[in-house]
Amino acid sequence: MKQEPQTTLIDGNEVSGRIRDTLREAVVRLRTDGVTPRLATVRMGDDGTSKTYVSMKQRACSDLGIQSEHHEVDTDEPSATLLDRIEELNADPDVDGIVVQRPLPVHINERDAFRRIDPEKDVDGFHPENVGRLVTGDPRFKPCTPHGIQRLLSAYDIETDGRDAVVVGRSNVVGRPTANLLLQRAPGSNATVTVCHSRTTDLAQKTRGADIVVAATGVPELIDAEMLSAGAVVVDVGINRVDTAARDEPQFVGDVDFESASQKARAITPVPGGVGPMTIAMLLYNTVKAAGLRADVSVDLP
Ligand SMILES: Nc1nc(=O)c2c([nH]1)NC[C@@H]1CN(c3ccc(C(=O)N[C@@H](CCC(=O)O)C(=O)O)cc3)C=[N+]21
Repeated sequence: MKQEPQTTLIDGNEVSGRIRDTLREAVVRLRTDGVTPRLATVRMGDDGTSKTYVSMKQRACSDLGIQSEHHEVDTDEPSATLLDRIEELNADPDVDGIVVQRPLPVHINERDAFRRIDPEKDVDGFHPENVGRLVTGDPRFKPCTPHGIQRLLSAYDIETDGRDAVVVGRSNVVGRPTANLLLQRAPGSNATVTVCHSRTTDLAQKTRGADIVVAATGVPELIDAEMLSAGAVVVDVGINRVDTAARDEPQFVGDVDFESASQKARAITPVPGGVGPMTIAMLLYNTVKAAGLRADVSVDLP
């Protein structure tokens, strides 16, 4: 098989860069009004990559003129310590957005942690109030990865209205909110959405019927060309670490077999350089939005 010349590589670095440029201007205007957005990140546990993601978020903030602060909670602490820390950040008038980085240690109930965040500072969009608002068509903070996916599609003029979208994966952080977002009665949404998961009887039959496939399963290279119709749009949310003996640095593969899928797709996101950078851009977006809402100052968001 040779690569179809018309296959578009969806460039998340470029699209997220443009969004960040617009946000930078919004931050300048907010600061002129005396409002400086501030993001607080909280991390607990031994997960090595989550440290990397937190520092990427900090760097992205400072690049935009957004203030940030980071809190480490010892892995062995009881959940009360984490919940108290969240309460302190809720009460801190300088903090606009709070991110409790996942994954949390096994003895911590993630649900309890997300529920403790002030919904007006919940820039991940994980609090049940914000989930409920999204599901009922009145979103406050759209979850970052789903929102990023929606922005990528619109940046490449990929029509969603009336199209068949198949979301593979039903997690609370990606699969479900992506399905909800694509289902909204709104521009950039209005898709006919099917959500598939590990118990789906015939996954390939579902994905073959899709105009847009969003892969968010955590199974490396699960989706290949055989599972796609010619001309499908493929969005790969997977970040699966593969340890190769040959290299010191970790390598990442998506939930899509890029090699084969890119020969059949009309457009496809790479890993890295696809959805990942969009997640951070939309976190910045929500932080700027949160600051504007809390200060009751209107902001022009991209
Ligand atoms: N409460 C919470 N909110 C999150 O949003 C959250 C989280 N927990 N836990 C971990 C995941 C993961 N995540 C990523 C963000 C950016 C990239 C990203 O920018 N990736 C680059 C590569 C970055 C690199 O490693 O150099 C890319 O795909 O091109 C990836 C993954 C946010 N997460």
